[in-house]
Amino acid sequence: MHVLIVDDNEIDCITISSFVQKAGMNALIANNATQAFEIISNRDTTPEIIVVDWMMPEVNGLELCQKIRALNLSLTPYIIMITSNSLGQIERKALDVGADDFIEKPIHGAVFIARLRVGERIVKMQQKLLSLADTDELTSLLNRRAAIKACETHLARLARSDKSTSHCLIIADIDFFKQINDTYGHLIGDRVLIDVSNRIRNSIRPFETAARFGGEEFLIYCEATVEEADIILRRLRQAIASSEYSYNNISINVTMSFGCVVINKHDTKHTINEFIKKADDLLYEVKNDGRNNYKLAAYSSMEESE
Ligand SMILES: Nc1nc2c(ncn2[C@@H]2O[C@H](COP(=O)(O)OP(=O)(O)OP(=O)(O)O)[C@@H](O)[C@H]2O)c(=O)[nH]1
Repeated sequence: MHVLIVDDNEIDCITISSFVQKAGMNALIANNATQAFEIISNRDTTPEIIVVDWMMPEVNGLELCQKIRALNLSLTPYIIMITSNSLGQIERKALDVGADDFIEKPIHGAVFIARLRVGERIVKMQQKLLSLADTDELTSLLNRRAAIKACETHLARLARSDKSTSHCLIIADIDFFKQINDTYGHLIGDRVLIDVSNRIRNSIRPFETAARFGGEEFLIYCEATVEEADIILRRLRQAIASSEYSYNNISINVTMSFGCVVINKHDTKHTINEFIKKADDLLYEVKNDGRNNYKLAAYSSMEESE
């Protein structure tokens, strides 16, 4: 848990920060709302709990609270407002603009830590719900919605990167999966989907994206040049087809077909759906050519040839 303390009074910051550390959480400090807003808007450091003093010069705690809520962050931080004035009117105003809790100064350490724990419980519940909403139940890979979101984040990063960086988006589809279902039943079909997912997951790096995109269709997104994408595709194809899938006395050979587009910085004006469409076109060609193979192309070259 990262707790951001926003207070212009340094002594109060130190006191609150010592309570935060006692609670086993990490304390970040901002001495004004502008500094706080910078920390909060930076996705890498977004704190889960924010303790904000009401009385601050320039932008006060109330306005900061409103600005944080307007950001519409995917994980809504838990905001505790602190003030030396506990008139009911003020408390109501703080809660109205989006504060989750309200504490009066002087702060009682044990009570404050207990309230941090309430925040922690609510944040953890939120994280659990977000993770459930993003996960494919059968395979534990990302689901389609989360895959698009993750690709958009990768794409935004590519747009900000230097010119030499490129990414690749792969659409992969199990070959003759209907036959597997028809021959061995849906339960075995499901086990194949789980095993294929694990093989895909083990073939890419942790920060790359793998998702179940549809029934027996998967999406993989990596940072790669054309040459590197070729290596990734060879590795994936090999990982899926190299050994049999064994369930009690059943052994099944599974293969996959892949379509892959390589995306450069200058392609980032296009949408993820446009890249998916091109990867799908390439996948379709592989299916027509006999399956168990891959095709890749630079997105720009596919656009030119249209
Ligand atoms: N067991 C199982 N089957 C699924 C699931 N989702 C989709 N399917 C099945 O996946 C099969 C997809 O079949 P098709 O689209 O004909 O594709 P295919 O047989 O793989 O043929 P090609 O893609 O042309 O190689 C259908 O039989 C679906 O019922 C799932 O969650 N579990």
